[in-house]
Amino acid sequence: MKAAIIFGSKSDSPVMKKAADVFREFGVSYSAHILSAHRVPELLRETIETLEKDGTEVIIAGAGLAAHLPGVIASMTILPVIGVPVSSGGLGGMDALLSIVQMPKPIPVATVGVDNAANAAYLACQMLALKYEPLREKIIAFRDRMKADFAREQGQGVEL
Ligand SMILES: Nc1c(C(=O)O)ncn1[C@@H]1O[C@H](COP(=O)(O)O)[C@@H](O)[C@H]1O
Repeated sequence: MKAAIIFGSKSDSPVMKKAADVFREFGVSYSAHILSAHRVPELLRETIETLEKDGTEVIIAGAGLAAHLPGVIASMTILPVIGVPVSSGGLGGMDALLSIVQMPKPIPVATVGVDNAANAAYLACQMLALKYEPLREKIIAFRDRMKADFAREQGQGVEL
């Protein structure tokens, strides 16, 4: 059960760390890599080949600004790629969101909300859970706990 987290710059680390936190919570092993499609294209290709050989099953790719990285990774592999638009730069992440979500067919990138690396990891876990029953059970237990917590909180009156 292996995932990879790849992002375009060290400056994306605080956002992408949220994906690592979720993987740790669910016991999914992961590797993390800072790689940019336009700054180190050869190294990116080599790394994707290595990840495939090592049995990586899903890739989370985060980038800001003109976020080519997730789409370029998706072009190099048929592993599912989940893109995280990072809100670096002056456009609040809208630039990265559109760059990632608007991938031309037939090379899709599943896209989560701006800076929502946690959701990318939850989705990656759900993909892995199709194959790994213990992970499936962990996710179901997690959802049950979440529902119970919300029900407790929302069942109470609120002071406004
Ligand atoms: N969008 C890309 C790519 C790429 O798509 O290959 N490489 C870096 N970046 C993004 O540039 C932003 C600024 O990076 P720097 O802080 O290193 O200048 C980061 O959010 C990164 O993801």
